[in-house]
Amino acid sequence: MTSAVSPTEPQGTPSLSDGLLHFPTSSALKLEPHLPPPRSSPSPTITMTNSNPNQKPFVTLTFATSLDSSLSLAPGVRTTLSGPQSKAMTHFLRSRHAAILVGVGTAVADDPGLNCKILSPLSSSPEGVGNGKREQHPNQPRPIILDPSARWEVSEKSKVVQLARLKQGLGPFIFTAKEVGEVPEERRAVVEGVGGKYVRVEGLKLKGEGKGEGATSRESFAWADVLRTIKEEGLDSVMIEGGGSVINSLLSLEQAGEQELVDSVIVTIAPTWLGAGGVLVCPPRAVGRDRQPAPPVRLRDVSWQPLGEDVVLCGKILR
Ligand SMILES: NC(=O)C1=CN([C@@H]2O[C@H](COP(=O)(O)OP(=O)(O)OC[C@H]3O[C@@H](n4cnc5c(N)ncnc54)[C@H](OP(=O)(O)O)[C@@H]3O)[C@@H](O)[C@H]2O)C=CC1
Ligand SMILES: Nc1nc(O)c(N)c(N[C@@H]2O[C@H](COP(=O)(O)O)[C@@H](O)[C@H]2O)n1
Repeated sequence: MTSAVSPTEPQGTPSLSDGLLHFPTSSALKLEPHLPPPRSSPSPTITMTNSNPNQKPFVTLTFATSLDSSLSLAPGVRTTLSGPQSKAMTHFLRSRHAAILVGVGTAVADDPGLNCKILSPLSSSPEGVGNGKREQHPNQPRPIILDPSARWEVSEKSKVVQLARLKQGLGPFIFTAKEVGEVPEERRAVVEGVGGKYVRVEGLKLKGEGKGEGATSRESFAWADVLRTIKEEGLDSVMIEGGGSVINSLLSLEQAGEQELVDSVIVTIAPTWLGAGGVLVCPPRAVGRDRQPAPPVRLRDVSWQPLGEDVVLCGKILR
């Protein structure tokens, strides 16, 4: 397939020999209106601000999807969708957020690293700037795992722990429910040994699924409570990466309050179909005033950017 990248738009070398990634300044500038303030800058000159800086962090919902709205081939199957350029973009986004959140389903399925592999801006890059040294970006995001019943068996072998030990990432914060009993001591020691911790979130709610026989009851946090907890931990921005259950619940109308939870949406669309059986981004449908099916959510202020063979869609939530 022909690359959609214009020959006049230098894409740089996305993956360098030491595994560090470069994201060209020209591409980064196009994302700027959709990002939280730069973490190192005390007085940012950006066009988008947190709509309520006191109660919640700036929230970016970002993920990679196939043409049939799949995040992965099947639950538990780690699936590469992003090409090299959009992978570099995701790691650039990680450098721009104080935290990165995934559900426990993703932690179990993927054993993700959740660090930022972008080359430090002080290093020399393919664009020819920098000090000649090749170093990892200093702004690492805090990994947050949404794990209400503390079922993630985190250990020294977990990638996020290994990266934190190597000082290539931060120790994870694991958000559990207050109602959960004590977490096994060995797991707590592993997490705290790399600067992470278990954080109790208030407000676990039993959420019925289905009606009548076979109906189940699952425990779930209201997103407003999760975001408040993130803010209370001193984290001003968070990128929510997935997986399906996290994204679908975040986009569901049930979660929408007076204040929109999500400030920015950045989606990588890969030119592939994954087929039936994948983990889908497909939030619950709404019902209109006329009682007819209605879309739960769409985007406004949309922009598109081709990156290699992928396309990156940015926008804001319109309810
Ligand atoms: N392409 C991409 O960009 C990405 C792809 N993925 C893929 O997604 C798949 C995983 O998705 P999925 O299986 O849906 O798992 P998730 O990562 O969405 O985790 C789901 C679990 O997180 C917990 N959770 C979610 N929402 C809440 C809430 N509001 N309150 C409390 N707990 C909550 C629940 O845990 P519990 O069950 O314990 O109650 C739930 O079962 C993997 O295959 C992964 O590869 C993941 C991220 C990005
Ligand atoms: N942006 C993006 N593109 C893909 O193709 C993906 N599969 C994902 N998945 C997300 O990234 C996590 C893995 O990343 P690292 O191990 O930290 O490199 C994975 O768990 C998903 O959250 N994302």
